Amino acid sequence: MSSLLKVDNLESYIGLFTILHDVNLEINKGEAVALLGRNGAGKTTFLKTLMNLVDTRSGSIELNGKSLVGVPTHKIAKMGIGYVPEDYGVFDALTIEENLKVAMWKEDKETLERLDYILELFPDLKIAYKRMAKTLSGGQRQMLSISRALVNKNQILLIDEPSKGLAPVVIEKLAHALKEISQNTTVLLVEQNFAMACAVADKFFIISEGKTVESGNIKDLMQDKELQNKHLGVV
Ligand SMILES: Nc1ncnc2c1ncn2[C@@H]1O[C@H](COP(=O)(O)OP(=O)(O)OP(=O)(O)O)[C@@H](O)[C@H]1O
Repeated sequence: MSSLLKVDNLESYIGLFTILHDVNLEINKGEAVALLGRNGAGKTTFLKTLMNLVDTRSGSIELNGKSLVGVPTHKIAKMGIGYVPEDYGVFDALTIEENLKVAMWKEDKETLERLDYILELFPDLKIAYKRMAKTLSGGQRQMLSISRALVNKNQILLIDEPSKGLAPVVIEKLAHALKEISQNTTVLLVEQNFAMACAVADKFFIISEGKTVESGNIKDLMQDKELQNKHLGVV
């Protein structure tokens, strides 16, 4: 497997506050990776730093060997990073169809095939295709948000806490869809819901106080109650 995203000694800041102190992580093409850690550990800030929505002070971020540091956010997106923010990032006043069309870089055969795939993956969206996004449930909005990133030919999807605020039955559905997505696309998933992370990811990294402190195979973490208690508070 070849390295797709490589982050070394990353430090980033918001205003006067240094949020990330030392983040190191490597993701290979085709992997499904969970980024875990307690509330306020720096997971969202890390995704935002990758997208240059938060400023990097030092360290390196490379996608396929090309530096992302200082690159404008829209160019990072075009380099193949699909970002699904925590607050959905959908347009309430547009229908599902319009939300997807607005997100498309182009409307070629490949994109339209991806759109068909999305509507198979999320039948809820197919049924409600002409409905305004504001009328959708939390789960449907999350599906739409993921679909907006999925409709383009991205190299990696960054998904920030997709399970947040959703009912267990919806989370299960979403986990299933994300597992399916991860068969074709490299995924970096930020999650507080450990069961969801385990259902989707093969590998994990843990962030604590702005530093990556642990990494490995998620199957090993599932067995390691001590590590779970130390960094995740999972009982
Ligand atoms: N705009 C901001 N100004 C100052 N500090 C901030 C800002 N945004 C985030 N932080 C701080 O950065 C730290 C990391 O926050 P972040 O949201 O990245 O954590 P997280 O691991 O994603 O947690 P959560 O799951 O609760 O969102 C926290 O201490 C938070 O208070």
